[in-house]
Amino acid sequence: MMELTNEPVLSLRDLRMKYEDRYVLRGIDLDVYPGQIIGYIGPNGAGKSTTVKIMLGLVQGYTGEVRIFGRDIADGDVEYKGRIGYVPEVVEVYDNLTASEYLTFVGELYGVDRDAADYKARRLMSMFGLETSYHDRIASFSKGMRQKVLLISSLLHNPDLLFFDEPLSGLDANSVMIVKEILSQLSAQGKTIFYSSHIMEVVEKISNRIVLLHDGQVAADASFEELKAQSKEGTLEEIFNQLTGFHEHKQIAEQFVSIVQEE
Ligand SMILES: Nc1ncnc2c1ncn2[C@@H]1O[C@H](COP(=O)(O)OP(=O)(O)OP(=O)(O)O)[C@@H](O)[C@H]1O
Repeated sequence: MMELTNEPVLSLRDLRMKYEDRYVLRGIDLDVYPGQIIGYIGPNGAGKSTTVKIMLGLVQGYTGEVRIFGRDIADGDVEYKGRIGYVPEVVEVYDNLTASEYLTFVGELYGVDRDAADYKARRLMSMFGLETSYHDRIASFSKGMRQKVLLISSLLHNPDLLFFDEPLSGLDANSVMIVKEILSQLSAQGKTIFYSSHIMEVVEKISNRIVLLHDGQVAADASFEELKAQSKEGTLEEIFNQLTGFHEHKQIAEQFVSIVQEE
């Protein structure tokens, strides 16, 4: 278990990023502490994936500072990546591999011994009711089964910092309950979770801190209870719409349907 300290696991200082001439991140400051589950939300194009990709060391050309586990990631030492788990939203899992081959491969990439990775992956698959599919090709898996394989692959090396993009996508109601509980128990163990999703009902329940990105800036950073107290709105979905200045869903839907119905 990770030692609980007051040092941030992750801190961003005046993070800015532009593509061509357009700024997509316009000065982000954020300190994230061990055990926090950050619900990282914002409209399409707000810059969420860009921030996450920068933290994973996948995108260069930013300005400002990114510190993970206390070190500036620009210092060239990629050791920090070994303590990170990542579940991207869309992923080309190696369709031709079996779950067993894929998971032991990923485990080895993260430095887990082959037999240990295989033993752990097999037991984690069985926790999700997938023991009989362990030696089947991923090509034959449903969306939810793939999602479970991805979740397992991100956790094999017992990382301290997790980045999840829509981790519940495709999961049935029972599996959603299990995964939510897993996240909450990981956080209780001091693991830090950065959780991006567009499903506000889930973010509202899972996160103990919500960071709303709008136009490349942090538009809100508080617990759901604090956000609720600050605004007159009841649900996170309503707070989200209020903070992003969006009130036209009815009119847009009406116009959309009327265009659909044009003869
Ligand atoms: N490689 C790139 N080159 C040029 N523009 C890019 C690139 N990647 C992202 N962008 C632009 O940066 C902006 C932010 O994109 P980003 O993917 O970070 O948003 P997001 O908040 O993750 O959106 P979504 O909710 O749709 O996933 C968008 O306007 C996008 O078009």
